[in-house]
Amino acid sequence: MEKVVLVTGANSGIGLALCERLLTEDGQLRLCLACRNTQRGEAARSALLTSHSNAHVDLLHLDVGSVQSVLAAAQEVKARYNRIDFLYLNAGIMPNPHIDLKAFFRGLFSRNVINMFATAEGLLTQQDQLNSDGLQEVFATNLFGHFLLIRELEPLVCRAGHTSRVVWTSSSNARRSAFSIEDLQHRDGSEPYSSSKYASDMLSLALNRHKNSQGLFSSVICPGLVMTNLTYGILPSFFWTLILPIMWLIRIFTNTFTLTPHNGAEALHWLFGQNPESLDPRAKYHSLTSGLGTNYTQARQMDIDEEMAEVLYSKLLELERVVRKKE
Ligand SMILES: NC(=O)C1=CN([C@@H]2O[C@H](COP(=O)(O)OP(=O)(O)OC[C@H]3O[C@@H](n4cnc5c(N)ncnc54)[C@H](OP(=O)(O)O)[C@@H]3O)[C@@H](O)[C@H]2O)C=CC1
Ligand SMILES: CC(C)CCC[C@@H](C)[C@H]1CC[C@H]2C3=C(CC[C@]12C)[C@@]1(C)CCC(=O)C[C@@H]1CC3
Repeated sequence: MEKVVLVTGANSGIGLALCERLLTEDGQLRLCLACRNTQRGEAARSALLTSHSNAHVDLLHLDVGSVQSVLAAAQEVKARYNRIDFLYLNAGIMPNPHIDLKAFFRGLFSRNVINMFATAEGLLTQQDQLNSDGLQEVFATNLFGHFLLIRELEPLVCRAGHTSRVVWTSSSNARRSAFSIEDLQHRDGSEPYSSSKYASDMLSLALNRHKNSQGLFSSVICPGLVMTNLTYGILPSFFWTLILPIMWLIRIFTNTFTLTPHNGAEALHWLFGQNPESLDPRAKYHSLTSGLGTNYTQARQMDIDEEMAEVLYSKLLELERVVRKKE
């Protein structure tokens, strides 16, 4: 039976590289590129069809940062497909990033240097804003829109006698200390990205608790540091090109510098071939690249409090009720 796979944020970076890898792996796939920008989505679809001329590639308009768009896209998905095997929740933003250079140079000469390069801990802040639904934009895009999408698609992913998978593109930047259960949307802090990624790690655990019995399995991955539009928003692309030789060098010390979207998609691709029952719901699956350029996936335990994950889940359900009422 052909597998139905939906990927959010599929028109560039890690999402697009994943699509390319999945089509190479399984020519029978029914792939749905869920993109907010139709033109960029079309360009991605054409590129994929150039290298995989017989592939089934559909395009879906979806802005995960908009409640109305998520509801409309979910209706469309339900009309097009009768099940979804893989839901890759990959779209993500990091608006107005700021690097603390002082902290960077301090970190460079500390014992924490490897961890700093792997996680950007203490280096990065962002400026977030409210979206048209009155939600914090980073929370809405990286977490809540995806949560709402899963809820809307439950008839397609929670089916008796059938297993479906949800895979979150999280980050090594996800940190417990950046998240507050009292301030889910991170209205008051300056690390909305880290907070939203930590929330996705917790949500994945809660989803497994609530939905495994209905055949839905959730996993989280970290793609490592990858050169994409997101990282070009942190430092300009010419700067990254200049320091690329240094980055290759750093890769010898931290295998988290995967650098290319293809490498970054390693764990996403690896999960596609795994039996969900064999996976650890408390693990984050990391795409890693060795100094010699070999890609591999490694499971690392997440620092998650199960009780807090449950509270997050109920708070998201409550927020869902509120936004549905407004709609
Ligand atoms: N690059 C890195 O080093 C790392 C990235 N990640 C995560 O990987 C994921 C992919 O990012 P990456 O490939 O790096 O960056 P890109 O910017 O290349 O890709 C992000 C994708 O998300 C889409 N997107 C953003 N906002 C929305 C929205 N509201 N609705 C629908 N789609 C949206 C973008 O579409 P559009 O073209 O319209 O903007 C784009 O296709 C993100 O979740 C990111 O947080 C995690 C760790 C490290
Ligand atoms: C000034 C330079 C010679 C080197 C600067 C390095 C930093 C810009 C990077 C070091 C660790 C990086 C990192 C990310 C962004 C760029 C760094 C801060 C991410 C936060 C990007 C998005 C993620 O999800 C995780 C990444 C962790 C590592």
